[in-house]
Parts: sequence; structure tokens; C-alpha cells
Amino acid sequence: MDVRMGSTGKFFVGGNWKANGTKESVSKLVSGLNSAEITSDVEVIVAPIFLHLPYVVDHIDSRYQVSAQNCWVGRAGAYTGEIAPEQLADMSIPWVILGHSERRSLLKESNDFVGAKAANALAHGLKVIACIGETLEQRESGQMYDVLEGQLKGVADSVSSWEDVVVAYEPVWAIGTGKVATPEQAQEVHAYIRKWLGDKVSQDVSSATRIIYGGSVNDQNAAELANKEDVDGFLVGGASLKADAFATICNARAKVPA
Ligand SMILES: O=C[C@H](O)COP(=O)(O)O
Repeated sequence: MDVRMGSTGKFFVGGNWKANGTKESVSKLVSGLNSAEITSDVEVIVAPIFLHLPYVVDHIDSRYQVSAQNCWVGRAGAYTGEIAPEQLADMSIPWVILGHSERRSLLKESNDFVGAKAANALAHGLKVIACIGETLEQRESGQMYDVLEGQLKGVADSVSSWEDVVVAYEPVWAIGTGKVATPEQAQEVHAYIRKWLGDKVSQDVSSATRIIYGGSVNDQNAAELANKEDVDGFLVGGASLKADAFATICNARAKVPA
């Protein structure tokens, strides 16, 4: 087993459906995924909106796991509009995406808040895809590593066990823009994240934690990115809404010559 590939030893691909979908389109997407050919060497997660979670849990093939796109920072209770991690667990939802840049920018989620949510989700038995990433302005003004470190520290300060954490590096400038990071850019940042985990958390966590890339991944560019040493998978937005394209992305590592 490749020790970098986390406890399951598998390449990891998440499909973040964001706030997309109707009953009809989600039903078609689930059917398409159920008949897609996907290598067994990959762990695949799909993340519909809260409303569609029960349908997807009930109808998607067991080759896929289901994720929420957010959860509350505390327990269930008087928090209007929120959904607590134990409620997701009760609905057989094993994963949650936290700290996505759309929530950080649009909803002003801070590094500490994301870290607290991650710790709370883990404490209630969920697995966490923790997202980090810099804006173009931050990259071009030389602040990229400070920004990434602040985001990593937000998680590391709150989380004591990393076994059920996947880190998603998603440069904001690449999300939904069609401007994918080059394989070299992705590798450079993934290597930085792995080193940071080794220096600040532990070598074991650094070796075992999967670091996945997100930002304009599609069926054309996935294989080249998957070939990079520290790219352990993908978090896919737009292309995850098409079953064929998503299946190709899921199989991207399998297509890379050893
Ligand atoms: O969570 C997924 C990312 O935001 C990437 O989205 P995208 O593939 O549409 O660029």
C-alpha cells in the first residue's frame, strides 16, 4: 500500500455538486453514476445539497459515499437553518466538506471557525474534507504560503486526530474558471502542505493524509494532475455533474503508467 494514501490506501475523488440540481437532474446523475465503470482503486464521494441527501443515500450505488457540503459548529439545538453533524450521521452521511472557498468568501467563515467545525464534525463521527486555497491576488502578491499556513493552522489547532481528514487544495482562481493549476503548480503546493503537516503535526500524519486538488479539473486534464507525486485525488465541481466526465476523472490515476 502506498503510505501516502491514507487509511483506505485509495486515490480519493469527491464530486461537489454545490447548489446545483433538481429532483429530475439528480435522479439522472445518480443513474448515470450507478452505471459508470469506475476502478475499485478509488474512493469516490458525492456531495449533493442537503435536500437531495436522503434521495442520493437511498439510490446511489454502494461504490459511492455521500457527503454534505457543510455542517454546524456545535450540537443540534436552537440554531435556525443549520444542520448538526450528529444529524448527518443519523442519516447515514459519513462525510462533510468544510471550509470551501465559497463559504469562506461569501459567508465570511474564518480559519478558526472552519477548524472548530472540523473538530466538531470529527467528534460526531464524520469524516472531513477540509478545503484551503489562495486567491489570485494573494498568490501574485507573495502571500500565498502565509494564507495557506493560516488555513492549515486553523484546522490543526482544533483537530487532534487526522485519520478521517482529507485536505483539499483549491486555488480560488482555478475554481469554476476553466483555468486549472498546472500539474507543477499543484505539486508545488501539495508538497508544501505535506511538509507543513510533517513539521507542525507529525510525520505520520504527513505521510498518511490525502491531499487532493480542486479547481477546473475535467476529464481532459485529470490524468496529468493525477500523475504528480503529492496529488492524492481531486475535489471536482462542474465536471462532477456529468457522470461520464466524473467517471473518467475517478479513473485518472488508474490510467497513469506506474
Ligand atoms: O469543490 C470544488 C471546487 O470548487 C472546484 O470546482 P470546479 O471544478 O467547478 O472548478
